[in-house]
Amino acid sequence: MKLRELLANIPFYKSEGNVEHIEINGIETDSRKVRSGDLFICIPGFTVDGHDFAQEAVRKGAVAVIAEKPLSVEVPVVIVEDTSRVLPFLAVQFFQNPTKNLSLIGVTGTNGKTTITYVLEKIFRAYGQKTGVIGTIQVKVGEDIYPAVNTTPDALELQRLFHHMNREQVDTAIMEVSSHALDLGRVYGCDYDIAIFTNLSQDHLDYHKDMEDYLRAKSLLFSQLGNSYGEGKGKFAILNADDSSFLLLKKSTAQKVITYGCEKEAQFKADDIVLTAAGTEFTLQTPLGSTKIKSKLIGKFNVYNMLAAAAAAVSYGIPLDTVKKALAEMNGVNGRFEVVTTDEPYTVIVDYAHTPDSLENVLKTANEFAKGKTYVVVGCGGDRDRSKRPLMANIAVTHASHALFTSDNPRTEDPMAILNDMVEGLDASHSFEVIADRKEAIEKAIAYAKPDDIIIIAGKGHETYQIIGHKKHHFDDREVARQAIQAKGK
Ligand SMILES: CC(=O)N[C@H]1[C@@H](OP(=O)(O)OP(=O)(O)OC[C@H]2O[C@@H](n3ccc(=O)[nH]c3=O)[C@H](O)[C@@H]2O)O[C@H](CO)[C@@H](O)[C@@H]1O[C@H](C)C(=O)N[C@@H](C)C(=O)N[C@H](CCC(=O)O)C(=O)O
Ligand SMILES: Nc1ncnc2c1ncn2[C@@H]1O[C@H](COP(=O)(O)OP(=O)(O)OP(=O)(O)O)[C@@H](O)[C@H]1O
Ligand SMILES: N[C@H](CCC[C@H](N)C(=O)O)C(=O)O
Ligand SMILES: [Mg+2]
Repeated sequence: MKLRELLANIPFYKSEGNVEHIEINGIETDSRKVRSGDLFICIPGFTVDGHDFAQEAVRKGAVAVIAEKPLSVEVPVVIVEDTSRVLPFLAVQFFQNPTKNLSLIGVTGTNGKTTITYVLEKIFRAYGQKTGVIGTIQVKVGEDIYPAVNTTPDALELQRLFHHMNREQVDTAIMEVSSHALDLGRVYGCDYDIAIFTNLSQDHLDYHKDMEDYLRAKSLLFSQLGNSYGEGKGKFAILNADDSSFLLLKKSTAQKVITYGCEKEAQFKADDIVLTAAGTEFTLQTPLGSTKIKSKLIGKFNVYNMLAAAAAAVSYGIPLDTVKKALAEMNGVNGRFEVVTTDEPYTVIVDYAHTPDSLENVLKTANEFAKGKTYVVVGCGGDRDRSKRPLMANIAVTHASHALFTSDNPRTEDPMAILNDMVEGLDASHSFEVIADRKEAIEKAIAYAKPDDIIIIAGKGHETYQIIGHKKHHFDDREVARQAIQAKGK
């Protein structure tokens, strides 16, 4: 593609050097990945400044550079005010506006995004479609799996992925949209057909100034949901009527609002909910009639996740019967309320709860079925929201018989400093202990287990690593738990 065609979308740029006849083979923002013929875009990051890598990019074959200031490199430099804002325009144009050829579903909210994307994958596949899924655990294009660095990739990676999905003839792409992504403009240029909101509770206050700022970021998905009416596919905002953010989000979109919930009035509602240790049953009320849902997903929070997915699928035009069948066949999601024990007299569950709200939900769910004691092994991530640490510890001691506080990706922080933040509000009246070594904490919890007890190992779910400093070390809660279960014997 000619660089000049790419630049046609960019207002008031200046160029140093002649860009008229430059042919671009690809776009790159990371000098380490540059190939001959690429256009290199310098992004000032949180850690380093991409401008400092322009020379390296040119050495590797970049034929032009987009920057925010003049640079002494041997290829033309196009100067724009804000390279991060220009990046999505260039990526969308270079990859030929790939989301126009896809049905695109975005899921945002504090908890439940990953779960809903996998429930939707199941339903859309049952409807006969080829799907793509982008999120925390991995990226999936049909049956092909790719690793994920972020829950929502940056604009360039994202458009590249959608382009790949176009080539693979994917019908519907289902993606998690994190608040970071919305705030940083990673999803500018994505033409969403359906936007889903799960819920809002505290997380990421290391990044967002306060809860209002966090919600404002989340609301961008709904204001981005197209402004034109009528042509082709309908556009829908699927909102949780029971969540306190409902009214603000409703005002954020010009599109049709579809509601779901269990308490307040909603178009997709769950009645007669029966929660058991084996799954969930409820009557799904919809504007098209009602049906009985049976699912292996456990806990009331998963009723919300299924309602959100069902509301999206039915609004899209998928028959209720297909939704019902897919929900019945859906197994759990990797690392979400995943039962590790087989026929032991006690139960060990690995779950990804890493926010106060999700931890409370998971412990309350366990307590509903526990005939014995409930133990929780939990930590808080380093270099992340510090204010959630005492809240999570307090929830742990309130809802579990005994808590074992441990490490969860300490990153560049001292594990003991994180643990001290967690337990600062607790005293001897609370039943807890601090064991910084996660393996030791899991082993100890399993050693405690008596028949009918439940052990929740929270925070890491599908993760197969422990991040210490900047390094990832192999660590899998399920592996460690299985070994401890085996060592304990029957
Ligand atoms: C705070 C944040 O969002 N950081 C993201 C950001 O990294 P950064 O700003 O530090 O980048 P940087 O290292 O300073 O690099 C700046 C530029 O220089 C370039 N560079 C750098 C080095 C080099 O040798 N050559 C080079 O060209 C880089 O490619 C980049 O273009 O850009 C990177 C590339 O897109 C992201 O991977 C990275 O996410 C990091 C890993 C991260 O931890 N992000 C978290 C906070 C996050 O985004 N989380 C959300 C939500 C998770 C949830 O659901 O709970 C998510 O969507 O994942
Ligand atoms: N609807 C929900 N409401 C509250 N908690 C939930 C809900 N769904 C799942 N959870 C809890 O939150 C944890 C994370 O769920 P999930 O991975 O689906 O959320 P997520 O929004 O993708 O999280 P992340 O922000 O890390 O990407 C689960 O392991 C469970 O404990
Ligand atoms: N995407 C989230 C996941 C947190 C998972 C937990 N294990 C942690 O490291 O805090 C984050 O990076 O904040
Ligand atoms: Mg997720």
